[in-house]
Amino acid sequence: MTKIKICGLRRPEDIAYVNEAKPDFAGFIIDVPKSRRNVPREKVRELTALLSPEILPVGVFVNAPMETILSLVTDGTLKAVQLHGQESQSYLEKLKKQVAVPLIRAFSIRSPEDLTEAEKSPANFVLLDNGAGGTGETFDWSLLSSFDRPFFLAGGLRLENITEAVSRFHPYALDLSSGVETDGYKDKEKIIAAVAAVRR
Ligand SMILES: O=C(O)c1ccccc1N[C@@H]1O[C@H](COP(=O)(O)O)[C@@H](O)[C@H]1O
Repeated sequence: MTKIKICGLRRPEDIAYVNEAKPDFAGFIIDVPKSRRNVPREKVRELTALLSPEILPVGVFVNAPMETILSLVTDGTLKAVQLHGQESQSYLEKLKKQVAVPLIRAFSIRSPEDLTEAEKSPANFVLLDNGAGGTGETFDWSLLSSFDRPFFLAGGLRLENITEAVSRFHPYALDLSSGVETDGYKDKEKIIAAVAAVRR
């Protein structure tokens, strides 16, 4: 069954919403000041401490110093890491040797060549997105027809299109952020409805 990640949590209320909805993964945008969903690394521990143990906390990083990631993985704060910047393959391979948690590498999908790159990635999972992250926009899903490895589908997912996404592509997981917000804040009802729709 396709899993679901709710990303961009930054307030204790957001944690209460996911604890009720029970997605498989909860995502935190860590030390990305240009994102309105940014959570400073010191605050991530406070938020993940409130998270139900069956929900996996995922740290989302953009070109972060490796030490930041290592400190949050080795103390058990994060159970998976998403790289959403221009991290090189050697950065990813070095990180993979040092952590025992799954690494998710984000790819911006604009052309068939981008998917060829994603297929070759040494990451445990690839995440296919529209652009820099958190844009609320889908990419051209028709490009996915021959993609052949388990993937997180991201970018512009919302209640209106998640059923189609699951039935057409059977992704490993869906990743939602903007689509479960209202006026820039996570929306409890939308989160609960999205999780229920993926599990239906
Ligand atoms: O959400 C952000 O602000 C963000 C910032 C920097 C890197 C990644 C970010 N979010 C990722 O974007 C997709 C979902 O976006 P949306 O549903 O289209 O809003 C997801 O992978 C988030 O982890």
